[in-house]
Amino acid sequence: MDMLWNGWGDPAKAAPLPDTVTGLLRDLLGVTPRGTPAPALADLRPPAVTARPAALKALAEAVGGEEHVRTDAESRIRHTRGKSTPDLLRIRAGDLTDIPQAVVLPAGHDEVLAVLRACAAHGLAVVPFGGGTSVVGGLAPRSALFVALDLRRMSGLLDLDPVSRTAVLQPGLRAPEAEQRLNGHGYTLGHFPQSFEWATIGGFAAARSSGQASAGYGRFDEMVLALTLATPEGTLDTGRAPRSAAGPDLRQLILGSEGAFGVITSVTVRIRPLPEARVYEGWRFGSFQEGTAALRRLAQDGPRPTVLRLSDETETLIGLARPDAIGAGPEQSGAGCLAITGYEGTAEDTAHRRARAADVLTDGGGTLIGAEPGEHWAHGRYFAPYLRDALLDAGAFAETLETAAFWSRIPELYTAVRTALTDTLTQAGTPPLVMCHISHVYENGASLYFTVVSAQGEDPVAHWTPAKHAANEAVLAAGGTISHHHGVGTDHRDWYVREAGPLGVSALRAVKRRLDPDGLLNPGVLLPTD
Ligand SMILES: Cc1cc2nc3c(=O)[nH]c(=O)nc-3n(C[C@H](O)[C@H](O)[C@H](O)COP(=O)(O)OP(=O)(O)OC[C@H]3O[C@@H](n4cnc5c(N)ncnc54)[C@H](O)[C@@H]3O)c2cc1C
Repeated sequence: MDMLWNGWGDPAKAAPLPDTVTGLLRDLLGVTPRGTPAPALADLRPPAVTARPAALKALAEAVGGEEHVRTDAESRIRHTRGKSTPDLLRIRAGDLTDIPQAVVLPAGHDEVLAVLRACAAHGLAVVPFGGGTSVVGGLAPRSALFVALDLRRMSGLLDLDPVSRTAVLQPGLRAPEAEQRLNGHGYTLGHFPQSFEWATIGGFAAARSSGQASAGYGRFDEMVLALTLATPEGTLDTGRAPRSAAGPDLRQLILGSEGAFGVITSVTVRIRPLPEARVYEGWRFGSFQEGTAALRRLAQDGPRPTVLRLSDETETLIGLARPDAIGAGPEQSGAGCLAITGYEGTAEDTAHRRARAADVLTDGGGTLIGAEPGEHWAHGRYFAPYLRDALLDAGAFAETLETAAFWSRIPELYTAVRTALTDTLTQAGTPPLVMCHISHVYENGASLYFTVVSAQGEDPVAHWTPAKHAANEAVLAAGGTISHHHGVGTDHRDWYVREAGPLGVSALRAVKRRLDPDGLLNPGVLLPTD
């Protein structure tokens, strides 16, 4: 099944906005329905393919036949950009400026190498395409002539080593299938980002993804033990042992390289036994400050839950932590700040961690409000992106952004980003609702995840851009990183260049020149073009 071409996810799961939310949007944010209906897929007329027939022939030879090189309008449109809100607004407006020439589907590592050779010979750029869920412009290169390298045919579980507890996965394997196959052997990967239903193993590695159970299972980059990279200059194999002192760790150069250095063709990950027990529950804190301090204590001194997140007052009030209660008001969603804790593991370990964590949270001012909010969160955890489509349909604008910092910087970062978003959108005539939660915790810091909802401007993308830029500036000024888990793409690139510094950027450029001397791979993604 293909994802909705101009929205999120499985078309069968599309959800209308509850009446309470429509009222809230109108009364609180002045949202009014938009007049122009979005075009249908069949009405869109993509620009003609200008790649030479010889180039398409060479690509077909590289991947074992013409059927694996698609140039039809629908395939090309479905591979245009990713799934950020500006991406959705552009495609809904019929803007096909970032459309690929063709969609190429290799079946293995050697075919990827052959595609790279064919593209080099014919002057075509290459965009590796996993689930297409990038929210940072990672699939929209600075090139008029490129092909989308869709990795869906490379979707196998190649090996499972129960002694070492490792699995070798192909890059095009989507997260649900990866889980299903590992579960069949009694294991889990434990990677559950909100984009779980569609994103792929290669995309997780390329963009250094982080899942909602990162407190227990770690980030995706912490799960990766070995990687194979196909580059225009040949193959790079990394990861001979779980840890090594043999020079710098080349795996770290590939993780987060966002397709700019090569195509990840296999990923060895650590796996964990399927948990016997899963318990999720809700806690209430009087304020975000109080809850943040309690989460920090747990993150630093333990015991660490598997899931640990805290919504601020606005997000708690609106009920975003519990999608089934959105807009239901304080009686349903409650006042103060809602925290969700989750524990997965053996029955004994889960009970032990839960009891000790409860002492820490109670001591930090928290009140246990039972299993219900936790179970609701777990049940609705992949629902919010569907709601975004309904919000856009209703004439609202809804987008998310995220960052991370050391604990001592979190209060300043929180205020700075909220203020930047609120001030910019208010001055533009669309006062927003800005909500935030702590989404990932570490011993030394945490990630803040913001959701912004406002009325759409006349040109919604142009209207949003100054607010996004102001938030990026606020992140850097307050000591945050430009991305904790969404990555750099093209949207964060100019801020990433400042974060990495001139020497850092020129070192990365030297790596790119060595692996991709003609600059074929994702030009303008991660690093500026020369
Ligand atoms: C609604 C929604 C919720 C999200 N929630 C989360 C979340 O909770 N946590 C999180 O971390 N992210 C989240 N994301 C962002 C996104 O899902 C992640 O960045 C994910 O890792 C992308 O995987 P993908 O397979 O879709 O990659 P794509 O979007 O296809 O590609 C992402 C980037 O990696 C490159 N790439 C893809 N595959 C390869 C490969 N095999 N080799 C080299 N380069 C490659 C692409 O060229 C692109 O630059 C969310 C996105 C959406 C739309």
